[in-house]
Amino acid sequence: MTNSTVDTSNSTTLGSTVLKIENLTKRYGALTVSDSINCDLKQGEIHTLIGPNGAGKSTLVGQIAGWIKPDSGSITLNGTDITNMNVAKRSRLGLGRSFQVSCLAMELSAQRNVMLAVQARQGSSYRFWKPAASDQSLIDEADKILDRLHISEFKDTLASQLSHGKRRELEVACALALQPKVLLLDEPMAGLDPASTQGLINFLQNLKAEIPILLIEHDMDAVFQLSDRISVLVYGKLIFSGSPDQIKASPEVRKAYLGDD
Ligand SMILES: Nc1ncnc2c1ncn2[C@@H]1O[C@H](COP(=O)(O)OP(=O)(O)OP(=O)(O)O)[C@@H](O)[C@H]1O
Repeated sequence: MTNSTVDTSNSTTLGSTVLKIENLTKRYGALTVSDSINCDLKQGEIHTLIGPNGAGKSTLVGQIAGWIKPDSGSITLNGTDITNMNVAKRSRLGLGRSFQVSCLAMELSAQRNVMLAVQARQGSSYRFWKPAASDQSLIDEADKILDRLHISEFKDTLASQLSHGKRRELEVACALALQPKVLLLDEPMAGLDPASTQGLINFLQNLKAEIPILLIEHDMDAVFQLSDRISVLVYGKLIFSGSPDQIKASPEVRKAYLGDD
């Protein structure tokens, strides 16, 4: 398949479509960074975008998240056209994310960071007269999420004092605190040691039944372990989409990305 219309008919049986990207195009001057991209995310799956540096993965996810405006095409979340919505509105509709650039409050503890995210989700319904630090329901929910990610022991550690890897896990915890319907994860394994990587892989494998995940990841062992579908982006075009086995067997993908040896 040499154009950017992707055949997903061979993938494992998946649920309904939650996120749909149609003919998405983005140019920077003469450079087409997203070239009429069609892809989707279905309930229950992890769909991973791979591609060489500069292929346009982050730009595509930026358009889905809402901070990069596409030139044309559309993005639909659970049937709602979100193409022209701002980041906050998309987030309220259930688009959760964790990105390469940290959004953590570095001067606050891990627990307080997650509490802030829970509070943000609660929005105007939050009981604003009660100081957040003493709100037991916020503390309990934050602790539960930290526990799920196996980082409870770091709950009192300032984000600035966490290792890079633990910070990545905390970012995922903050994303989960928003109770998203879809999760966009940009290189969550970056900087993790092997044990933490395997821990996060196990966690995401369990999470996907609850929250489908669109993942960008360079760690190919993690990609092959985790993904139900993999789409390959090269020079802004989706050149192939399929199961891990189909990706491994594709001469086109091996030539363009995986290497032929
Ligand atoms: N604001 C911008 N203005 C001009 N060119 C840009 C801009 N943002 C990204 N690009 C270019 O778009 C292309 C795609 O970049 P992008 O960061 O999306 O790639 P990527 O696949 O995520 O790369 P990496 O794996 O290195 O993160 C690159 O050539 C990059 O230089």
